[in-house]
Amino acid sequence: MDQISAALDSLANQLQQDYADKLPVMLCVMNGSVITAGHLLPRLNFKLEQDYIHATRYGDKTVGGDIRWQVKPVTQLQGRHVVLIEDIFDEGVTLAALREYCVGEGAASVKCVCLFDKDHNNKVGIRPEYIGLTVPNRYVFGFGMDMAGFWRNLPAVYALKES
Ligand SMILES: O=P(O)(O)OC[C@H]1O[C@H](OP(=O)(O)OP(=O)(O)O)[C@H](O)[C@@H]1O
Ligand SMILES: Nc1nc2[nH]cnc2c(=O)[nH]1
Repeated sequence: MDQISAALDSLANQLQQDYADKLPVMLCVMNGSVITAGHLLPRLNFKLEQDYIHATRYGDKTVGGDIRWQVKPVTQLQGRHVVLIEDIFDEGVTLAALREYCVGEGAASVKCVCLFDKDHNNKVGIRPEYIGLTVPNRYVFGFGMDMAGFWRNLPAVYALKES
C-alpha cells in the first residue's frame, strides 16, 4: 500500500507539471480504474474535467478477447487534451483502441496514466506515457482490478496462484 501511495504521488507530480495549464479531460476507464482515479484525482490541484469511458475485453476471464464498448464519454473531446486513467497496462489492446477513439473524436492530444504495467514483452507497441509500478506477469486483482468480477475492493494488489 505504501508503494501504491508513493506511485500515485509520483504520477500526480508528473501530471501537475504537464497539465496544470491545459484544462485536460481526464477519462476514467471503467471499471477497473475507478479506484486509481479516485486516489489520483484528489492529488491534482489544477482545473480539469473528469468523465469516463467504458471499454472492456476481459469480462470475467483472465485472458483478453475482443473489445466491447459499453459507454462513450459525454464530454466533447474535439480540441481537448485527453488523459486516459488506467489501472493496468497488459497487452495494450485496450489502450490502442481507446487512443484511436479519442483521436477520431478530434482530441488535441491523448496520453495515458496507468498505475500498473505488467512485466512481459507481448505488447502491441504503444505504451502509457505515465506508469506507476511494474507487476509480475501474473493475473492480478485488487485496487480496482477484478478476479472473476469480484475483489475490486481489496486495498492492495494480489496475484492469482499459478496452476
Ligand atoms: O492491455 P490489455 O491487455 O488490453 O488489458 C488492459 C485492460 O484490461 C482491464 O480491463 P478489463 O477488460 O478487464 O475490464 P474491467 O476494467 O471492467 O475489469 C484494464 O482495466 C485495462 O483496461
Ligand atoms: N483484473 C485484471 N484485469 C486485467 N486486465 C488485463 N490484465 C489484467 C490482470 O492481470 N488483472
